[in-house]
Amino acid sequence: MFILLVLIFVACSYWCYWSLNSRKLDKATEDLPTPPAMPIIGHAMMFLGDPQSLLRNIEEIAQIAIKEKGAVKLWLGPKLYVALLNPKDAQVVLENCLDKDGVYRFLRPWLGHGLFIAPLGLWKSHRRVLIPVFHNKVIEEYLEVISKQADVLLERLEEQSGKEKFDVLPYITACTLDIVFETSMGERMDVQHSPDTPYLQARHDIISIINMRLFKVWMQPDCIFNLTRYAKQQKRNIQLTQKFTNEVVQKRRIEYENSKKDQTAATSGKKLKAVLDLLFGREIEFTDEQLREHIDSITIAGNDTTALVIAYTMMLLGMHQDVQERVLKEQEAIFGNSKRGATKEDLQQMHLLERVVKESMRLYTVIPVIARNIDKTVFLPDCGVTLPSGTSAVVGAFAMHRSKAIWGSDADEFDPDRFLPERSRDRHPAAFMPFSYGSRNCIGRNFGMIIIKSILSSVLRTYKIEADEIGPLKIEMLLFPVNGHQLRVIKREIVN
Ligand code: HEM
Repeated sequence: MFILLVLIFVACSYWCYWSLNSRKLDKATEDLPTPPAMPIIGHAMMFLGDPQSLLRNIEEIAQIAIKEKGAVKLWLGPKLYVALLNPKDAQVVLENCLDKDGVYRFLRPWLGHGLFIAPLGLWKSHRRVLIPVFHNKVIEEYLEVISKQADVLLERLEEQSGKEKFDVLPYITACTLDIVFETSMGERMDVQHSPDTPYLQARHDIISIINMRLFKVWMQPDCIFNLTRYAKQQKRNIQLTQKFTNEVVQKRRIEYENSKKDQTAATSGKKLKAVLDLLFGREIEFTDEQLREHIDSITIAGNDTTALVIAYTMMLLGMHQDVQERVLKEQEAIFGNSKRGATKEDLQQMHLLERVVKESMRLYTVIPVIARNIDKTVFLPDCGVTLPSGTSAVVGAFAMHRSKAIWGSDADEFDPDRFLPERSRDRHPAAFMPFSYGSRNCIGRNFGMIIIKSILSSVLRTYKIEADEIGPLKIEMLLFPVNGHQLRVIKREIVN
């Protein structure tokens, strides 16, 4: 009886605290519009259901924001989220609040304190050490790896040449996996030839379970999730992937220690230095566990994103033959008939291809929302509201990229030339943020662009692409077309 009374007392105290706090946050943001909500759960129902309805609901929320102040408030149970669509407001949040929102916690058992979800204090010092590793001078060294893997991709696409439409994403994903693994860990995985390894299967299973937790709200509390078979499956798979990365880290550490002892071997060796190799002997002596967490974070954050951008761009070029012809002319001006891989000088000349990729990332923003914990009070100049600490902000990059107020009445059209310097000059710098914005933006953005442009350059010089439409979309952490990236490839004739 006593225990029951204590429990009731604790529950009532929590309830009082929660409703007082909620009222305070509600009052502070009373000027913001909000869709009709249900008692206790608030707007949580809008985020349940299948990935397609989730995207529809997000679009509905964006419409409310566009009609009002460019911002909407939403209650997910006791948590207040403010969705932002104005570049100026997004800029304030992304420059000032660098802590990731709690929604990323499902990645914690896998990525620990790796850069992608690192808590703020740790993130600041680790990011400083990692930045030089992604410097252009370093990543340009990886062009040879990219070009070799692009050649394998071209060979693999041959089996589809001249045939019916097929989903190109698995081909591209295998290629980007090979590139990201070799450049980050120094290990050749050869996924393009042998895609069914236990390691890859484990990675795939973990991503599916995390995705499921995001959309099945009853699976979110750890105390419930841990009772399900998915928790065991996730643990098993995480152990398998971590064992793999741990072994690579240990191997590289031994190599690093040996090279310290034998300086002549270290300086004479011509071996390509992977990201992992460059993380030894820095200002921070990373532990093996920290190295594993960073490398796993980099391979997770860098692979599917890059593959999706390539696949969407191929679709758009397949649907817009006139633009594909222009891009091909640009490629011919750089390479003539040569099928060699792109150098950094070649990449610098691909101005039209770069605009095409940007326009593809605008229309199909593969990370469609960015969520931050508001850990200090911030004033949002466009919607005129002060966000109190304790709330969360969600920047709707996908919706912002399609806003007619920013991009004009043809915002839904594919027009790469909107990224010409003279047409971009008056645009707010935060109006286009496929790589997020501010100091916690994507650390691999230049590397991503190098991979994307090199692969597209190789594919377009070898194959003509045809596609009809991208069709409906869905969100599964990233943005996917419901029906896949269906296109045809036809080998180009070599004209001498
Ligand atoms: C076109 C390809 C890419 C896109 C669209 C992209 C997009 C993004 C975005 C939007 C974020 C911020 C996510 C958030 O705050 O929720 C991010 C972070 C990150 N990305 Fe990328 N990314 C791409 C390629 C890459 C590549 C190639 C790498 C590395 C090989 C990489 C590594 C990372 C890492 C480590 C972070 C966390 C940064 C931090 O918190 O300091 N990304 N990326």
